[in-house]
Amino acid sequence: MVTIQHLRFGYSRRTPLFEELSLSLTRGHIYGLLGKNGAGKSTLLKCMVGLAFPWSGTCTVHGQPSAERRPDMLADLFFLPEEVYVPAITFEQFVASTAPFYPRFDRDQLATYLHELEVPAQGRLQALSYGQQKKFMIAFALATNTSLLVLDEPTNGLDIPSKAQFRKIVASALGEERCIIISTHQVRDLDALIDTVVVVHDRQIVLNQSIDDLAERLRFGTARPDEAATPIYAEASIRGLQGIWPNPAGLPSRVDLELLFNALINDSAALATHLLHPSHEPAI
Ligand SMILES: Nc1ncnc2c1ncn2[C@@H]1O[C@H](COP(=O)(O)OP(=O)(O)OP(=O)(O)O)[C@@H](O)[C@H]1O
Repeated sequence: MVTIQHLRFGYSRRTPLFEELSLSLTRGHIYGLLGKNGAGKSTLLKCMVGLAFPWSGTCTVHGQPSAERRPDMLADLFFLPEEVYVPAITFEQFVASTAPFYPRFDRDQLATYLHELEVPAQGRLQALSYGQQKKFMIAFALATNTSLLVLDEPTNGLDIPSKAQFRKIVASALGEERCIIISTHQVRDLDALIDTVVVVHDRQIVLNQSIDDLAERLRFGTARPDEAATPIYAEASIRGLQGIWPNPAGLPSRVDLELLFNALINDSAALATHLLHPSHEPAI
C-alpha cells in the first residue's frame, strides 16, 4: 500500500530530517506512528500523501509516486492534518462539495459516526467548538472509505470520552482493504487500537513491529521474584522497577507502549538487537 525506500528529506539542506528511511505499510492494519516532538511524524505523513517531496529515494502509494498526486491516488486516500480547518459553510454544503471526490463515501456511515461522537449533523461548521470540528473531520475521513487513511494526532483536542469513542469507531472502520496510520506523541491514546507500532527516531524508522509479535517476544512489567534475567530496559516508578524483559517462554504479555517507546528512544540498539536475535526462541 505505502512503500518508502531510502527516503532523504529535510526542510534545510544542512539538517536532513530523514536519511535512508525505509518503511512498508500494508492493508488490513492500523499502524501507530510514534516519535518524540520534532522527530518528523507529520513530515513523514506528508511525504506519504504527496504534500512533501523527497530529496531522494521513493515514496509510493499503490505503486504510484505520491509526489505526482495523481487524481486516482488522491481519491483513494484521506489525510487529516493535526490542525483541522473547516470552511465557512454548512454541514450540507461541505458534504455536497467534498464527498464527490471520494467514490466510496458513505453518507449513512457519516451520520452514524457523528451520532457516536455527539457532533450535530447540521448547521454551520465554524459554529462548532474546535474539538467538535475535529470530530466532524474524523467522522468524514472515516466515511470516505478510502483504502489509505492517514490521521495526524487525531486525538489532540478530544475530551476523554471522545478518545474512547474515537478508538471504538476507528477499530470498527478497519477492513481487509484498508490501511490506517495514526501518528501521536501521546502513546496511551493508541493503546488497544493499533496492531502495529512504527517508531521514527533519529532520522530513521527504528521499529515497525506488530503488537502480537512484541507481546510474544518481550515481557512488560515489574521484575518477578525469581527473575534471573537482566532487563532489556528498566525505569524506576512508584510501583517499583518497571521494565522490558526477555520472554523466552513466549507467554502473552500486555505491551506497554510507553515503556517500549522510552526503551527505543534511550537505546534503540538494545531492543532492536533483542528483537532480531532473541536469546531464546519462544516455546511453541
Ligand atoms: N514547514 C516547515 N518548514 C521548516 N521546518 C519545518 C516545517 N515543518 C516542520 N519543520 C521542522 O521539522 C521538524 C519535524 O517536524 P514535524 O512536525 O514533522 O515533527 P513531529 O514529529 O510531527 O512533531 P510533534 O510531535 O511536535 O507534532 C521540526 O524540527 C520542525 O520544526
